[in-house]
Amino acid sequence: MDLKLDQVSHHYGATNVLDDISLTVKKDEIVCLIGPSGCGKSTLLRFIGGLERPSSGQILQIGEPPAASLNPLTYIFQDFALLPWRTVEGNVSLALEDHKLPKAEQRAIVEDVLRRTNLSDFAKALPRQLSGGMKQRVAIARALSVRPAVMLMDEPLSALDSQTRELLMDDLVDLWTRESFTAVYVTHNLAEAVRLGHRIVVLSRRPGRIREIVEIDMPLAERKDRVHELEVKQHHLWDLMREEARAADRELADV
Ligand SMILES: Nc1ncnc2c1ncn2[C@@H]1O[C@H](COP(=O)(O)OP(=O)(O)OP(=O)(O)O)[C@@H](O)[C@H]1O
Repeated sequence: MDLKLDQVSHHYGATNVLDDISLTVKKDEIVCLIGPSGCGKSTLLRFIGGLERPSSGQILQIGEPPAASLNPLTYIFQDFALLPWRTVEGNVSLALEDHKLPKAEQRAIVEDVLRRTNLSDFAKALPRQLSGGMKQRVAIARALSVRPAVMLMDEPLSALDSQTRELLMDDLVDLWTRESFTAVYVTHNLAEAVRLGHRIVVLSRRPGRIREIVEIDMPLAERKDRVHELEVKQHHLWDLMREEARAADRELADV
């Protein structure tokens, strides 16, 4: 399933937040959204997920979600959102409980996503026993369990320290390489965007408009070993964003 954003604009009261966003997210592609604070990245993700509606424009789902998809659009947040009293497998199966699947099928799905996220040995652990990185792996497993058409990832690694973030990026690349998925991935972190994004959409300061879409034509699995080539892309992104980020920073400081 592809997503097509067609001239999406939005205002909250007198504040224009997004202006004329048109964009296609193709199946099996990771599209990163970057831009200065407050430019509307999370708002756009909420529109894509159907949590809110834009003031104008539309978001179309083109084609069918994967066979047996239980939830075509699934979020992953930075704060993991795990239930502390449920084990790892209990947190993952939570996403399936509304769907009235036969018990054996539910168990098979949980086992499969725990294996894909390297969590099988931690199935019985409670969230408080896990590091931040492991908690986010659980959230990723839970999102995968509903076989989403598109994962909506809102700064999923930003609560993690830099080494853990590196490990999780490797995991996401492995996951995608073994079985590709489609994602819209909001991040402030340009290194993350160039490691994970097939295309990177650079938004301007509020109201967010598309300034440029940077394509990275390098297989995800090769990127870890080709950091120098990626640095050129990263510098280009920062050149696009620097002045806007500075202006956004000053604007927030004035509030
Ligand atoms: N429900 C709301 N009501 C009013 N204003 C809102 C609402 N949600 C967001 N905003 C405003 O819309 C603008 C865009 O917010 P949003 O959180 O989408 O930006 P962002 O790019 O994700 O920011 P950040 O990078 O800091 O997370 C901000 O000025 C924010 O204050």
